[in-house]
Amino acid sequence: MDKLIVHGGTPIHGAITISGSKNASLPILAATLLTDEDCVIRRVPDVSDTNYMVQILTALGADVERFSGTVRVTAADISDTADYEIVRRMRASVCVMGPLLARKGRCVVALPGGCVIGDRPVDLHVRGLEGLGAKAEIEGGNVVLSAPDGLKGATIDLCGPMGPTVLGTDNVMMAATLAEGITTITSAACEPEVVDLADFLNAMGAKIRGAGTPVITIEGVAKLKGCVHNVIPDRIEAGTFMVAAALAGEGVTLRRIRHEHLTAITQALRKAGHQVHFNDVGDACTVHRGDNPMPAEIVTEPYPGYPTDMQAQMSALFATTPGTSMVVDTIFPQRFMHCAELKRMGADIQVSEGKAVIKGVEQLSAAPVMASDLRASAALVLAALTAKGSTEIRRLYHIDRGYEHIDEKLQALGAHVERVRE
Ligand SMILES: CC(=O)N[C@H]1[C@@H](OP(=O)(O)OP(=O)(O)OC[C@H]2O[C@@H](n3ccc(=O)[nH]c3=O)[C@H](O)[C@@H]2O)O[C@H](CO)[C@@H](O)[C@@H]1O
Ligand SMILES: C=C(OP(=O)(O)O)C(=O)O
Repeated sequence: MDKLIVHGGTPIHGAITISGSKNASLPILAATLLTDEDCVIRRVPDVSDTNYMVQILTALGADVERFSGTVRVTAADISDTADYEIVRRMRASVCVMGPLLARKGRCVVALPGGCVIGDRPVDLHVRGLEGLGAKAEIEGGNVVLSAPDGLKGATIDLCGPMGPTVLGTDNVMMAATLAEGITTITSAACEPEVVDLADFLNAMGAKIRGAGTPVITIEGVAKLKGCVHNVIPDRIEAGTFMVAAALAGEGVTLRRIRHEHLTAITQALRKAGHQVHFNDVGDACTVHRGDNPMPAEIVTEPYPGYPTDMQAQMSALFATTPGTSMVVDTIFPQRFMHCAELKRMGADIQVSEGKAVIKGVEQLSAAPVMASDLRASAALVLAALTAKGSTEIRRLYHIDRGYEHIDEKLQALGAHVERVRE
């Protein structure tokens, strides 16, 4: 199992290129199951989650080739069953449900387990697919969906207790592309990854309007075709490096970003006293640590609000920002596992009921720490960049789920970081 050793205290500077989005790639890869023709997807990040999705597609019978960021999928003859062995390692495997149901008229998909960031039910996914006419049963830990006479367009509201659902919107949108008639999704998630999936589906011949707004309309078509698609840049990877620059940066430039996807993160960093400058076309930005960092408050919200996937990283920044900052997670109120590890590095954080109150200390000190989930591990890496001494971050497989070559990118910026294979 790999661990990362971060020798703190070296300023970072220079330029790196942001990879394609993990969270856009996963549903797009699943959507290739909707056609028997060739799909070519470019800028798929080389991270373990996209590798799992490739394994899932292969286990379902698709022919998949992967070469330097490009994945070619031909799902000519596929099975309708994704069992627990295949899906258990990644929650996002739930997004094969919509495509399999639409293509095969039936699917059996193992329910994903719980998750350290909180309870993650799929009731809205199932309710949405039932709204399109599927019958659903839970049998032996699997969701069994069937629609022998095909799916029928309908109006589906996807608002849950915590607001819209991203992968739930993806699942219903994918299934509705091959349903008879018109589907209207209300309370749809507006995340850029949903828009990228809709762009991919439209390139396959789907008729989707309104993606990126709370109301998405899908006119069903009889068949989808193959296409070529470039995945959008990963706004969470970009945000993570923006925070790294605010912590330890003497001018860090991020290339191949989309400035419009980074508004909430940029506002939060500027409020905390750091400088963010975009180039004229908005595909690169440079971040400098401010001379007078200030405490701030962030509240996670569905897009375009501040993303929950950037909450842990900002907590790491606030850990050494003078004054008292506050972080509230309204989407995953239990997503504060990183705080216990940051406290082991000397942070002053009180967590209660979905909220962390963080009193900035002058400097953190290195400690052996344990990554608990993807973004928590990113937060520990960030905290270690300015901590006194060498921090060992264990269970690196969490970070490898979603950050492409993070050690190499940090090294390219001058950080003293080493991956140790045990
Ligand atoms: C692979 C991927 O893209 N993952 C992202 C996606 O996860 P994912 O799509 O799984 O997250 P959701 O948007 O569905 O979750 C939002 C909220 O709705 C609740 N909920 C969700 C589904 C459901 O059927 N019932 C229900 O109650 C969840 O528990 C949570 O409180 O969006 C999350 C919220 O931006 C991000 O943190 C994840 O990184
Ligand atoms: C929580 C995340 O991913 P997943 O939904 O796949 O767990 C994430 O990308 O931060």
